[in-house]
Amino acid sequence: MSEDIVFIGCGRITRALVQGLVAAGRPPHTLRGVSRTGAGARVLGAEFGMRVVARAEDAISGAGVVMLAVHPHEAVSALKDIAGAVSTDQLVVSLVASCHTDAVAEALPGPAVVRAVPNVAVAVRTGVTVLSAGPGAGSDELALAEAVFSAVGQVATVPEGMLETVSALSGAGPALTAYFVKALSAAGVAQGLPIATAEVLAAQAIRSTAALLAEEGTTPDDVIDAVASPGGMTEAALFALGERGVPGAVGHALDAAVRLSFGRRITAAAHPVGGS
Ligand SMILES: NC(=O)C1=CN([C@@H]2O[C@H](COP(=O)(O)OP(=O)(O)OC[C@H]3O[C@@H](n4cnc5c(N)ncnc54)[C@H](O)[C@@H]3O)[C@@H](O)[C@H]2O)C=CC1
Ligand SMILES: O=C(O)[C@@H]1CCC=N1
Repeated sequence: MSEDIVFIGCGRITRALVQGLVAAGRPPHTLRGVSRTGAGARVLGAEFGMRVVARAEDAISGAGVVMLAVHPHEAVSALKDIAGAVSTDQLVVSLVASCHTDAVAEALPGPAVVRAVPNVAVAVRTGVTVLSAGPGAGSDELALAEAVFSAVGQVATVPEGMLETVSALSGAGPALTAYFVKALSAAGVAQGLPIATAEVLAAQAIRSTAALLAEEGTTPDDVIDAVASPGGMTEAALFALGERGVPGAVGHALDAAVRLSFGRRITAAAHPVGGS
C-alpha cells in the first residue's frame, strides 16, 4: 500500500487539506481526488497538482488512506459508490459530520475507520484536527491519521461521542470567530470609522489575540486582565456584552449546531448503507 491519500469529494475541506499538505511539502502526486462531476477535482489538480482520477475504483486502488469528504446528505450514496473498491489494508478516514463510524464500517466492511474533524485553518497549517477511533482502528491506525493531520496543525483524540460538540466548537469555530470579527468591524463603522480602517483593526485584533494566546500558559482571562484597566473602557464594553447575554448566545449557537447534527445523524442502525 502506498502513502497516497485519495479524497472522495473535492469541496471546501478537501481544498483546505490539499493546500496545507502541499505547503507542508507533501508531493502533490501523492494526493488523488475524485469528485462527483470531476470539476472540483480538476480545480484542485490545476491549482495544487493533485492527481485527478475519474473513477473512484481507480483512485482508491493502492492508496494508503481513503478520505471521505462529502456532505452528510451525500454520504450514504458516496459510501455505496466506493463499497467494493476499498480493501482491508487501507485506512478509511471519514470527515463527514454527523456520520457515525459504525455506518461507515457497515458500508465498507474490512478496513479500519477513523473519524476526523479538521478545521479550515489546515489550509494555512495552523488548523486543529480532532480524531476518534472507529471500528478496527487501534493505535497504529490513529498514528497514521495523526501523521497526516499533524502536518497541517495540531491533533487531538477524543471518544466519538464528543465529536458532534467538537464539530460545532472547532470545525465551525473559524466561521463563528469570523462572525465576531465582522460584528466588531461593523460596530466600529457605526461609531464613525471608515470601513477599511475598521476591517483592518478588527482583523488585527484577532490576530493579536491569537498570538498572545499562543504564548505558553496564557489564558483568555490573562489577556482580558492585561487589557482591562480598572474602571476603564474595556470593562465597560465587557459589561455591556455580558448584559446583552453574549455568553448565553454563544451557548445557544453551539446547542443549535449540535441539535442539527443529531437530527441528521447517520448511524448503521438508522441508515443501513451496506449491501446492495
Ligand atoms: N468545511 C469545513 O470546514 C469542514 C467540513 N467538515 C465536513 O467535511 C465534509 C465535506 O465538507 P465540505 O468540503 O465543506 O463540503 P462541500 O459540499 O464543499 O464538498 C463536498 C464535495 O463532495 C462531492 N461529492 C458528493 N458526492 C460525491 C461522490 N459520491 N463521489 C465524489 N464526490 C462527491 C460534492 O460534489 C462536493 O464538491 C462534510 O461532511 C462536512 O461536514 C468537517 C469539518 C470542517
Ligand atoms: O457546517 C458544517 O456542517 C461542517 C461541520 C463543521 C464545519 N463544517
